Amino acid sequence: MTALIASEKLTINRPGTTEPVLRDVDFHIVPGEIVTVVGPNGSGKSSLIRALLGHMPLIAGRIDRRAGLRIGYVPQRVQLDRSIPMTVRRFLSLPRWVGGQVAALALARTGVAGLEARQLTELSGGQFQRVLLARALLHDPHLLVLDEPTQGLDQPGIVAFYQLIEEVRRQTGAAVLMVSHDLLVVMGASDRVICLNGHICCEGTPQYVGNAPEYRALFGADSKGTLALYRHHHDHDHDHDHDPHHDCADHGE
Ligand SMILES: Nc1ncnc2c1ncn2[C@@H]1O[C@H](COP(=O)(O)OP(=O)(O)OP(=O)(O)O)[C@@H](O)[C@H]1O
Repeated sequence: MTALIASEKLTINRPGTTEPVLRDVDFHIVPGEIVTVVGPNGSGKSSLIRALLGHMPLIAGRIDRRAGLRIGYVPQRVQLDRSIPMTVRRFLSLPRWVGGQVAALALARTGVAGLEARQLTELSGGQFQRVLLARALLHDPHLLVLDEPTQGLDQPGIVAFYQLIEEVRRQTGAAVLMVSHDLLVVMGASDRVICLNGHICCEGTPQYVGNAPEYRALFGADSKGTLALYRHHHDHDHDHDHDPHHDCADHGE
């Protein structure tokens, strides 16, 4: 299947330096796929996202986007002064106005129907994340890009959010590219996991990465048991499990 977005030998530097933050990254995501990027702090996850979105200069390599690709993006930090009075409805119409029905449908999709008149300051963290997701869905994206979308949520909130992501994928057919620290939960909800540490350490199905020595060296051996537990309770589509795409020639740093 043709990739929505792909990189080849992508290399980028830390802003303002000649030091590479990512090197030789080959990446792709196809329609309807859920791909999660995991990695320690500072491993270049957000930089990869920003580069794929065209927000960072490339030092080497290339990025190809499918013509006409629509992306819905939820950044890691939303520059928003929550003390400024603003309703959900108005927030959804920034920077581009959207009609009431479109806004209502997006809020319904993300499980926060009817919140239009609420002030942003009145929302819980979980509701705010769902409003951000609704905003990213407004223009019918082929690809949703979510940079640590569950920051600040409690464990049940995190699990519920990832279930919602799978539901949105099912309803809209959008592919989802996520960065996450919630390794164990998100891994169960992903078709493919990419473990990053300045380069791709390993990649493949959640089971494959959970067992990979590169992943376990970065995140500890405990992770496997908890991952198995999660999958036991949330068993779903295993079609991809027999076709792992992986590249573990490199070892984590
Ligand atoms: N605007 C910036 N100016 C200077 N250095 C930056 C900037 N943004 C990122 N970096 C550096 O680039 C490296 C990779 O950062 P990046 O945010 O991509 O990592 P990350 O894996 O997303 O980290 P985290 O898990 O902490 O969010 C880090 O060492 C960071 O300090």
